[in-house]
Amino acid sequence: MRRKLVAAVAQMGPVARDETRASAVARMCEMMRDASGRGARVVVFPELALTTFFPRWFLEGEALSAWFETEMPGPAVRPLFELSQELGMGFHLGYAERTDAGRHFNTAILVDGGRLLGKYRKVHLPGHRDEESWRPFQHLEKRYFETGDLGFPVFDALGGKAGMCICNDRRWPETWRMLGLQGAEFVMLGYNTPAHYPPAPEHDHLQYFHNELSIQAGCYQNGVWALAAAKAGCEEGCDLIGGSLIVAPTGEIMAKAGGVEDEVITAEIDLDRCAEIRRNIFDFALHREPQTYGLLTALKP
Ligand SMILES: CSCC[C@@H](NC(N)=O)C(=O)O
Repeated sequence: MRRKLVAAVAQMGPVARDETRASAVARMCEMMRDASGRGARVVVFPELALTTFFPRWFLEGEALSAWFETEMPGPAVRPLFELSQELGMGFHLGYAERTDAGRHFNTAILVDGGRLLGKYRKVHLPGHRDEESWRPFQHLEKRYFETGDLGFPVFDALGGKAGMCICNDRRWPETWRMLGLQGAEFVMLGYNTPAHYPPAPEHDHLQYFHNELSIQAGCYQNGVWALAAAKAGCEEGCDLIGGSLIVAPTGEIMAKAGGVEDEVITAEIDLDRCAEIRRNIFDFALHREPQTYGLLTALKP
């Protein structure tokens, strides 16, 4: 019997700076119910879904620490876990994590039936460390987060093998290959991608294209499904792209969000389709030549 399930991606419209976590969670609960009503077994929410994308501002002290979660779930997020248990549904959620030891990560978790199954901490942190006042908005992920220290773990979940990555990670072939090599069958990811990229504005018109190009290539070259959720729309004056996607292991787009508001998309995903790619053109055991790839892991080329 083939391993099929309906998967949902819940794109979110903007989260305002003064919107409470409780309000964002209420929006997510509504979309989880919607997804469940359409037969979905899992729903993917965006990167830093509980709050506005705060790395766009230079912040210090309490003004910065207020954006981080110190427990998961805290009181505001608990309704999401309870609904997951009630509906027998899985979800992927991105948030800013502060550990007990005071370390900071851009994190995503996978929860099923109200139970935490897995955690990932973003590896590829884009942007810059110091304030760059010439920018219309900052991108201070390099200042606010440490490089993820969990590698690219793969989890047994939903009858298959699940991987996660976060936003900028999706642009790096190494992310997908690390997950593919471990047999991931579906990759969940969220993103906050500004339509305007201040260092190279000549690429602004390519933002949607590069999103699709990266995800479709990652899926095809590794024989995995992708469930990709945007936080979209005009958030505190910064336009974020939408275009949330469900992509098949062949690289084909199976569902795509049309707007930049809260929107649920679904598709039936057949995990056994990964083998169409992995037993053929990308049969890793047969065709990879890792003895020639040393440069990929050398610290300096
Ligand atoms: C400033 S780099 C471009 C924006 C980046 N966003 C995130 N959140 O990683 C992305 O890769 O989409």
